[in-house]
Amino acid sequence: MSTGKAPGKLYLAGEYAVVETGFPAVLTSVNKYVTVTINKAKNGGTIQSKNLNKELIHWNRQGTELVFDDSESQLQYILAAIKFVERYALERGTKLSYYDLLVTSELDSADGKKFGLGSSAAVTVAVVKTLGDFYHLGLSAMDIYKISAISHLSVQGNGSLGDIAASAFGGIVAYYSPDRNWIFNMVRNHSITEILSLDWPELKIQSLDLPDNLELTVGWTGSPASTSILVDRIALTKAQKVEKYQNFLHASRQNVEKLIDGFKTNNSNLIKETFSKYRNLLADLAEFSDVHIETELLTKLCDIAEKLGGSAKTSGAGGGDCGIVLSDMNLDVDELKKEWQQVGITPLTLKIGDTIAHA
Ligand SMILES: Nc1ncnc2c1ncn2[C@@H]1O[C@H](COP(=O)(O)OP(=O)(O)OP(=O)(O)O)[C@@H](O)[C@H]1O
Ligand SMILES: C[C@@](O)(CCOP(=O)(O)O)CC(=O)O
Repeated sequence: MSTGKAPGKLYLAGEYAVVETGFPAVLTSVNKYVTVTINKAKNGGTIQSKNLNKELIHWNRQGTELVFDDSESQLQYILAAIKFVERYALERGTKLSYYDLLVTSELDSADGKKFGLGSSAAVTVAVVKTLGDFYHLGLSAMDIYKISAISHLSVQGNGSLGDIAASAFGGIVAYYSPDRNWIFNMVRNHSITEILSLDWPELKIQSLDLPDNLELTVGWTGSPASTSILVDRIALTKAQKVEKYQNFLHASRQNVEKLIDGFKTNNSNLIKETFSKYRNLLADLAEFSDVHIETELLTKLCDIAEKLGGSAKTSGAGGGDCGIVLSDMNLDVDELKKEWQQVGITPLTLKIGDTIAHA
C-alpha cells in the first residue's frame, strides 16, 4: 500500500500577473490536505474520490491505457496525473500494475462546496506523489511539481501552476511561472524523462519563511468562484487595454519582489505593506477590466480586518472563495472572527502548511 498527501494553498500576492510567463507570486500552503491511498489489485482496479463519487469507478487496461465502465468526467485531474506518472514509469522500464486508488479531501466544506484552496492542484499533486511512490520512482519535489504541472495543464490550460508549486513544496514559496507554450510543445515531442531533466524556461521556486511575529487568518465567503472564467476575462482586457495592463504587470512585479525581499530580510512591516498594496493593485485591475474580483462580502472581510489593525486582501482570482489577513500578534483575532460571523463570513481554522521540501 502507498499513501501520500498534498496541501491546499492561498495566494499572498501576485495573482493574475503570475499568469504571464516569468512574473512572480507568493503563495502559502495550508494545513488542509488531499490524501491518496493506493492498494495493489489483482485484476482490474477502482478509483474513488470520496467527495465526488460515492460509487467505485471500475477500470481495466487496453494496452497501456486505462478504460472505464462508467463516466469518469469528474476524475479528470486524477486521470491526467495517472497518465503522466505511468508514461514516466514506462520510460523507466517499470511494469504497470492494477490498483485501487482512493482520494479523500479536506479542501471542500461538509456540504461539498470548494473553499478555493486549490483542490484541483492538490488532487493532482497527491496522485503524482503517491503513484510515484507506488512505482518506486524516487520523485523529488521538483519532479512532482513538473509532472503535476504537465498533468494539470493538460486539463486546464490557462493557469500559472502556482498552486501546484505551493502544494508540491509546502510552506511559503516565491514562484515565477514557466513558459507554458514551451511545456505544451515539449510534452508533444519529448519524453517525460527529458522534460524532467531540463531547467524550465523562466521557472523559479524559492522557499520563504514567515517572521515569527506575523500570523495568518482566513475567512471564507461561502460562495465558490470559477478561476478559469475570471482569468479568461482578464485575458480579454490584455488585448483591449494594452497600456493599463502593462502598467499593472510592471507594478505587480515591483511590489511582489519587494514582498519577497521582506520575507528574505525578515521585515514584517515591509511584508504587511506590500501585501496590502497588492489589494490596491487588484482593485485597479478590476476597475479597468470590469471584472468583479473583490465581491461585497470580500470587501467587508478586508475592511473589518483592517479596522482592527490587520492587513487584508482577497486570495487568488477573487469573485468569492477566501480572503486573508496578515497581522502581528496584537490583532484581536477572536473579535475579528466574531465580526466576520456577524456579516456571514466563516473563519477557517487554517495554518501555514509545513515545508515539504526546500526549493
Ligand atoms: N477530491 C477531489 N477528487 C477529485 N477531483 C477533485 C477533488 N476536488 C477537486 N477536484 C477537481 O478539481 C475541480 C475544482 O477545481 P477548481 O480549479 O475549480 O477549484 P479549486 O482548485 O479548488 O479552487 P481554486 O482554483 O479557486 O483555488 C473539480 O471540478 C474536480 O474536477
Ligand atoms: C488569478 C490566478 O493568478 C490565481 C488564481 O487563484 P485561485 O485558484 O482562484 O486561488 C490564476 C493563476 O495563477 O492560475
